[in-house]
Amino acid sequence: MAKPVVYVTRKIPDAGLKILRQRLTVKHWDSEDAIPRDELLKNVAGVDGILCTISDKIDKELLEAAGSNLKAISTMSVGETHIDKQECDRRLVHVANAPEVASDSAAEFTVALVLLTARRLLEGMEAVVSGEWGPWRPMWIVGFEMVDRTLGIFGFGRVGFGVARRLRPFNVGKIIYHDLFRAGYADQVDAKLVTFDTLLNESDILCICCNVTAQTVHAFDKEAFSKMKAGSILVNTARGTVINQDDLAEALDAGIPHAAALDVTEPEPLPLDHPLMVHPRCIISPHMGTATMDTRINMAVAAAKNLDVMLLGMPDSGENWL
Ligand SMILES: O=CC(=O)O
Repeated sequence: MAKPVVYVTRKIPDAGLKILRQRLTVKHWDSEDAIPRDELLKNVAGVDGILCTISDKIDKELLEAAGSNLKAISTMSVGETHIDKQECDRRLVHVANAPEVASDSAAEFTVALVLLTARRLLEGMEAVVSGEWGPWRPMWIVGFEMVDRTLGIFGFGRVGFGVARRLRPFNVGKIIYHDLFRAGYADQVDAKLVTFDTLLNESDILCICCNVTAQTVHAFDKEAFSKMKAGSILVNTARGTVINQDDLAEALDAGIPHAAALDVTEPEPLPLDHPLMVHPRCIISPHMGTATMDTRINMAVAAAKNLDVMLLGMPDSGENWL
């Protein structure tokens, strides 16, 4: 029987390709850069499966271009907002993401942004380079410590929990979270479920770690910012759409929240002249929350296994493989 054909839309770690090549015929866009849309539409014609990344829009047009052989889409990401899942369902195309393997790097990076922002590290480093660094001054670029602060987490899944677990030993005073569900593991870090308003009112450090859903899109808007605490910092490593960015720029101008760190924006990249890009109390990183070599390899392996299993079922070699 001919092997199913899959299309990989980007250069991915070899470990993932090696898995795919065991039982599948692999066609590949072997480049660090995203495949141009017209090439993608051409190259997926007739394939059985696609391994994609968050920058490939998997919509009706693409599914049509792939044609009726297509049975599975595996994304090398946690997020799935680039995939029209309804359209996939309608065509009986299976979809899988790779959520487990990226949580540690995302949580670690969120903590890095929290510390960077609370301790104003970038300002200090910029002052060194610009020659502003003079004799030691006690009140120059003072930030705040985690000790006794209230850490708030919006979306208490793997990443939110990971942030709480990592910051607990910094002796934060209290951990509160808002989610649709009470998370059983919240007890492990002594985190308390609160309403959205309480999260906004009480958090000194507010980390956005949620999925994108109808409830979370633009959850952080003018009204939400008006309820945040003076001196608080806001960190978003989830998705840009959770924040209304124009409202955030205005809120930062008005002083609450005091500062923000965003690893995700809408769109990405954010135009250089966007008010948040030039705001002195907003740090923006280029969507690198899961960018570690370990995680990239694990994501490629997970995405490759997902695609293989969706197309062919579990291999005979069985349990040791997954
Ligand atoms: O943002 C990264 C991902 O969704 O994996």
